[in-house]
Amino acid sequence: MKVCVLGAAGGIGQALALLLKTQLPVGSKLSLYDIAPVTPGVAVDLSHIPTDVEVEGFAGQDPTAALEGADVVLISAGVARKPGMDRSDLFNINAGIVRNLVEKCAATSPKALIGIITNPVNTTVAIAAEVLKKAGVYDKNRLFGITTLDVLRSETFIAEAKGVKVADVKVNVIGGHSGVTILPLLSQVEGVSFSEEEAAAMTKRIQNAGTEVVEAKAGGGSATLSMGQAACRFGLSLVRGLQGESNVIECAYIDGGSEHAAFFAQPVLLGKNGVEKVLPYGKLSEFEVNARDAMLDTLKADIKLGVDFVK
Ligand SMILES: NC(=O)C1=CN([C@@H]2O[C@H](COP(=O)(O)OP(=O)(O)OC[C@H]3O[C@@H](n4cnc5c(N)ncnc54)[C@H](O)[C@@H]3O)[C@@H](O)[C@H]2O)C=CC1
Ligand SMILES: O=C([O-])CC(=O)C(=O)O
Repeated sequence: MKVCVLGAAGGIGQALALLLKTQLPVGSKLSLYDIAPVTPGVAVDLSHIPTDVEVEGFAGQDPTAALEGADVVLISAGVARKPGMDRSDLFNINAGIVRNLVEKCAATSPKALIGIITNPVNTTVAIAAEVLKKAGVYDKNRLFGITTLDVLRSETFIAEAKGVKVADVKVNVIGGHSGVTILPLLSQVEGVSFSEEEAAAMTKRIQNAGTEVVEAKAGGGSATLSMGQAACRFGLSLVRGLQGESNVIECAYIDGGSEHAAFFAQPVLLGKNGVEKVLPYGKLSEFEVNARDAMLDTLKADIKLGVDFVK
């Protein structure tokens, strides 16, 4: 199994690469690419960790060598937010970066499962889909926006607020990955209950958690370590699915035939071809129905921006 990280010298990329080096199955290959010249050095550094995962690093303008034979490609290349910015403010720079990198994926590793981390995810995933369509290699089951950090945050904050074990908290987060498009389904969490006020406050905290980190880092970037963990969890789930493990389920932002929007985050069963089955997200509370319906104009506009960028 070969996993490739594009943007591997960055804050997320290095954390993710470290976690993958220590957690990928024995015999895997980890391929790191970034425009930053330090990237081969990051690979050498990681290669001294005694695990049976081979690491290679590539720098420069062309990711082709890194992508050869990749089964999974995780993309975190691009710029991150500073205080006062919205994720959509990253569009001008990151749209072109994602387009160019996905063009290379289409040419070199067209069958790879692609996970997009680069923001604004609601839009960059639509860009990736259009690029793959143009190249004639689009398979909706192989493209994912990684929204796992919203799930991790929900698990953490709910456990803290309700005094339960974090390992026992399971929660689906649907919609997209910014502001009001992030919708944790708190009403479905087993063993805990939320009053209407508590649900509204917890939902807001989860929606604003990215900004919480951006402000705390005070100009030094956005979430990198928690995102490294989130992307590792998601990447390992993709690998487990590819290896034929059963019952591998994650929420992800996908082109899954949703009635709500062309791309929508919801639980999916992962398998040998990526998305094996799009799973229903279950019954919503009235608060959640209203929040879901209220997000759709924003989500659809975010998606349209991406489609128009490529067309
Ligand atoms: N999906 C999610 O939940 C989250 C997404 N993000 C997003 O992830 C992205 C990366 O964040 P960080 O790692 O903190 O940023 P960073 O600035 O630390 O790293 C980005 C890396 O991308 C590289 N890069 C830039 N252009 C490139 C290109 N054309 N090809 C290859 N590499 C290129 C840079 O050299 C740098 O090493 C941002 O867009 C951020 O908003 C951040 C947190 C959570
Ligand atoms: O907020 C940001 O800019 C980074 C991000 O997507 C997150 O932390 O969820």
